[in-house]
Amino acid sequence: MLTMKDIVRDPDPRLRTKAEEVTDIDGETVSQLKEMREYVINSQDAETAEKYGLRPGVGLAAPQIGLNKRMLAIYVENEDGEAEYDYMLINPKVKSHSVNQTYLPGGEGCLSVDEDIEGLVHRYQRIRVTATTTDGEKIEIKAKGYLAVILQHELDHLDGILFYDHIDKDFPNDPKIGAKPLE
Ligand SMILES: O=C(O)C[C@@H](Cc1ccccc1)[C@H](O)SCc1ccccc1
Ligand code: NI
Repeated sequence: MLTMKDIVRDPDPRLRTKAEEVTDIDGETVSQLKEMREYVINSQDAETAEKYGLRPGVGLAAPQIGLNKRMLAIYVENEDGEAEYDYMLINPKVKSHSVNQTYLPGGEGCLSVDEDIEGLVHRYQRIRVTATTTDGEKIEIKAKGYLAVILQHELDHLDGILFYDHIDKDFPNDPKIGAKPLE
């Protein structure tokens, strides 16, 4: 299973690299992506997270475990403990997005960034993403709200972008005009 020792930390240059498209969805790629999903699920289980010292995450992108592949995993449960968002995406691509922006009022964090960095990270309110699944199926996701934020955070990792790159250096806590907080 993946643990924190497998998570690449800023300023490792692998986090600043544009990841390569996956050209062959072979067994190794599928098992790597399943391991990434398993990390995210384990990290949200209090007992497992404590036992193995896992920082909680709702998503993980391949460059964060040192893999130069355009793939990511997202897992979020609802209050009943059932999967609300459960995705393993290969070669995801943003096809369109809203003009309007949103942000998490408390800012963002990242498993690959050990320090807490204050400031608002503005994201698009809605995005439309296409991707390939582990069984080679092409899917389209129309995301809004929290899923849209998580997706954009993970998609940024595939392009070597970290959340704090988006924070305004002069006015880090000022919402942009027209941006809506994600409650
Ligand atoms: O490092 C990662 O990519 C996982 C990120 C994902 C993320 C951060 C901010 C906003 C959206 C997604 C974090 O580890 S997630 C941290 C976290 C854990 C539990 C609940 C919410 C956020
Ligand atoms: Ni991150």
